[in-house]
This record gives sequence, structure tokens and C-alpha cells, in this order.
Amino acid sequence: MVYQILVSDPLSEDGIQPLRKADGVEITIQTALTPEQLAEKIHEYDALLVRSQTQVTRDLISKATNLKVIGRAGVGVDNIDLEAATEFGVLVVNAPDGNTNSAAEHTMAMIMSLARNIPQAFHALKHNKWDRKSYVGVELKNKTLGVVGLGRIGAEVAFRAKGQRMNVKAYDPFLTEEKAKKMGIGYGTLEEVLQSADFITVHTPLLKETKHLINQKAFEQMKDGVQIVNCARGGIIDEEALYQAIVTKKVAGAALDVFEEEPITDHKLLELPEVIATPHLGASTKEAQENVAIDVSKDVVTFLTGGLARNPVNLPSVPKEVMNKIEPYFHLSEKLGIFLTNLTQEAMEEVNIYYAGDLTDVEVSPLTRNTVKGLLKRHLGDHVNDVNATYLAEKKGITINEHKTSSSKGFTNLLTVEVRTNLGTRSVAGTLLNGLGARLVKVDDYSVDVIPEGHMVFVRHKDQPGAIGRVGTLLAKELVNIATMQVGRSNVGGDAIMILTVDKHLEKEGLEQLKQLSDIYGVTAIDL
Ligand SMILES: NC(=O)C1=CN([C@@H]2O[C@H](COP(=O)(O)OP(=O)(O)OC[C@H]3O[C@@H](n4cnc5c(N)ncnc54)[C@H](O)[C@@H]3O)[C@@H](O)[C@H]2O)C=CC1
Ligand SMILES: O=C(O)CCC(=O)C(=O)O
Repeated sequence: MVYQILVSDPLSEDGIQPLRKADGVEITIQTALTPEQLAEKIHEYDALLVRSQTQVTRDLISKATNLKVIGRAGVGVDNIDLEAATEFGVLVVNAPDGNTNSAAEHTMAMIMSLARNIPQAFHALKHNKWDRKSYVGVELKNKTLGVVGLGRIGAEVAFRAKGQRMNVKAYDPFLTEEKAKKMGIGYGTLEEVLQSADFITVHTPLLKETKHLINQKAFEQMKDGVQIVNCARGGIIDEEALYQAIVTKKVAGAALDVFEEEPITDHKLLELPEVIATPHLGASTKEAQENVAIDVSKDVVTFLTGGLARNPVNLPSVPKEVMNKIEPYFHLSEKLGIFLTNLTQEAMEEVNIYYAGDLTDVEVSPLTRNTVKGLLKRHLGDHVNDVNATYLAEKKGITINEHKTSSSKGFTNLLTVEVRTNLGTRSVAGTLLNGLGARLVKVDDYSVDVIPEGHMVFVRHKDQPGAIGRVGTLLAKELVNIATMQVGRSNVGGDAIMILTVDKHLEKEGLEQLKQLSDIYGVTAIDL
């Protein structure tokens, strides 16, 4: 059998040598196909290799009847419909490490260009203007760099900025004070980082949670004259809010490598003299392109020839016999993880997963990975899967412990997930009721009985007459219909919780109003 591989974006020739050398594969390189042309011929291929240009949509995947694997030569997989790939049984692999260095170096180049007006001054000189007055810059030394997202690239940027004698202060949901100390950098909440920085650079993935993370409210929190850098993904910064912040002189300058829509040449931000930009060049070095092409080519060949991919993005890899036994619990375990991560605002340090009852007789490690996936997805996005979840958790310094216990509290099976942070321990427990499906049966010390599904509102409140009514009235005002409600309390007049399942997601404004009600200690919207 000869596997057909299509390369539809420009990849490094040296990088695709593993493909050229492999037996049983044939490569076609066609980097100028229109979406229609690609859709027409995709059924001929077993593998597709892309960078960020090719849009691998649901429609394209549905036409790819022979496709087994999509290789993304780079980190971000936002040009690939992962859900569709998973649904159609197509493995997606990426190359998460190969371009880290280049992206970090590009970010530093942007910060320095911004500080010293290099692109603007060069542009003037090219147009025969010897202008020294207009381009007085600022030093980086002793300035504070705020790093939002301290993953692979953010950490490399932080390290380099220290070399420029900048003070670095970072925010990342997985960053602990101890880890920051070890790295020799400051640590703060997002708000603290925004308030204290002279330069702000974002290095998160683009997720539901990070879309417009830097918005008008965020700009208002920043110092006057702050400078902003985005070499991660367009859309993390709200472009309209950035435009207004520059026009009103709140922001002194911005350096953008990425845009909400790409490719783009006609954009009002590009008309501002304070904005410098590059056309998504963060990973465009000979070295990065070679690294990512090698990594992804090796993974594609390994997978096509029956091996396990090193960097799978979407598919679980579980032996069939094990899968048959534990499959019914998969839904429950991931939902428990998602529910708990929404209750945990601080960095997780340790996760304990307890299996009781029938669950003591099965191989549970795939369930552990699936639970951890649920715990991490909110902040790491869709590239966390059952294969890489525990690995990613460990990389974030989170210890994962799996326990089998005889204490099933009267249930035939019980799965308890406990997360420890520097503020204490939170936990949830769930069970699979015979014929009735999954149930959430415990949140911290409160017993409940809730189907872990759909949109929820979790409220911590004081057990007082009127507290429940006030919540109900406010939700009604927000036109959020309550489907079910569960209340648990520690003792009469003491601390209590409400779990409401509602017909639609509770928006930020509604959430903020709920928090203002008397006797309410905390409110979280959870979408399962
Ligand atoms: N311009 C370019 O050519 C390139 C851009 N990228 C982009 O750079 C970004 C970062 O890549 P990596 O560092 O490799 O990813 P990574 O996964 O190693 O790091 C991302 C970090 O963001 C954190 N994060 C998630 N939500 C957050 C939030 N709400 N606030 C603060 N932090 C949050 C995560 O905890 C994680 O530590 C990605 O968007 C990637 O696609 C990557 C390579 C080249
Ligand atoms: O392929 C490229 O040049 C873009 C790289 C990138 O944005 C990524 O790896 O996330």
C-alpha cells in the first residue's frame, strides 16, 4: 500500500525529508490550490500537511474520504476543525515545540522595534526624511513587561526580557507564586499584570476564554502610555478597543504579528503611526520551519505505518477491551473535570482522583486522563486530549494521583475528583446510575443530585430566607429560564450552595448582577 500525502502550505524542503525517505508514501506538494480545488481532490489523500494558511474546514474533512491524519506544522490548530476531524476519525498532529524559539525571538524584535520606533524611522529615511526628533524612544531597562500566558513562548520571552534587564510580571492560570519565584519573575492576577506593565505581550492560545481578553475594560486598567504586543493570535486583543485606546493616547504603541482576519492588508490599525506590524512571521525562520516540518512529517509517517503519534491533538488511544469497560464513564469523568475547573480560580497544585465501587475492578488510567483533560481544557483549549492530558498537567507542575478506594458511600460506582490549590481543596463526585446515566452527587461537602449537562449556574450563599428567590427573580429579569435547581447547606442559617441548570449560558453582565445580591458569596457560570 502506498499512502498519498498532500502538502498544501509551503513547508521546509529539509523538514519534509522524513516523508521523502519513508517507504510506502508518496508526496504531492501543491501550495496554491484554491479551497474549491483542494475540496475536489482531497479524497485522493491519506494525509494532509498544512501550516496556518489552509483552512481545514468541516466541509473539506467531510469530503476527505481516505484521510487518516492531518499534520499541522506549527502550534495553533485554529485553522483545523478539530471536532469534525474527531467526528470523521481523522487524527490531527501538531508540532508544538519546534517554533517556540523563533516566536519568542520575533516577540523580542517587536518589543525592541516598538520601544525605539525602528520601523517608523526606517520608513521615513526611505522616504528621504532625516528625522531624529520624532523618533525618540524609551529604554527597556527597568521597565515592566507584563506577560499574559506563560506557556512555552511566554516563558522564553520572559527569560529574554530579563536579559534586557526588564522586570517581568506574568499571569497564567497555571502559574504559582513558587514557580514564578523559581523563574525569577513576578506573579500577579491578570488585573495586577495589566496595571503594572509598561509593555504587555500576550502568549495564550485563542480560545472562547481568551477571545478579546484584552478589551476596552482591560485597556482602562493599564498605565497611560503602555505598549502592546501580540505575536500569538489575532482576536486575543479586541482590535476595535485597541484602535480606540491608541487614538485616545491611552496606548502609546502596538506591535502586531497576527490579526483577527488573515491575510489582511487593508486595516485601520495599519494606518496609525503608533502601530507596527508583520504578516504573521513569528515562526518564519529557516530553523523553525525545518523543526516543525520534521516533527510533523515524522508523526504522520509513524501514524500511517501503524505507530503511535508523539503529538496527537484530538484522538484518544485506548485498547478496545479496556475501552469497552470504561466507555460508559467517559462522559461523567470529563464533565466532573470541567465542573471542578470552573470552581477553581487558583493554580492547581495536586489532583486526586478516587475510584470506588465497580470502578475498582477496571483499568482506570484512561478515565484519569479524560478527567484531567476536563480540568485543563478551559485554559489550554482543544489540543488537550486523552493522550496528552496528564503529560501537560505534569508540565504545568500539577501532580496527578489515582486512588482506588472501598469507600463508595452507598453508590455502586463513585468517581471523586479533588483539586488542591494554595487556598485549599475543592472536590466533586459523580456516579453512573444504572439506566439513568451520569449524576453529580457531591460538590465539596454538599450532597446533590444533578445531571452534569448543559448550562449551569453555581451559587455559594448564606442559608437565609429570600436568597433563593432573589436569584430566581434576577435570572428571570435576564430572561434565563431555570430548568432545575438543587440546594445544599451545611447547617440551618450557615453556608449553602445552589446548582441551577438553565436553558442558556448566563452572560457576564447577569453574572456580575447576581454577585451583587445580598447573602450571595460567589457565582460561577458553568457550561458542560
Ligand atoms: N506568531 C506566530 O507565528 C506564532 C504564534 N504562536 C501562537 O502563540 C501562542 C502561544 O503558543 P505556546 O506558548 O506554544 O502555547 P502554550 O500552550 O505552551 O502556552 C499557552 C499558555 O497560555 C495560558 N493561558 C490560557 N488561557 C489563559 C488566560 N485566560 N490568561 C492567561 N494565560 C492563559 C496557558 O495556561 C498556557 O500556559 C499560541 O496562540 C500559538 O498559536 C505560536 C507559534 C508561532
Ligand atoms: O505556520 C506558521 O508560520 C504560523 C505558526 C503559528 O502561528 C503557530 O505555530 O501557531
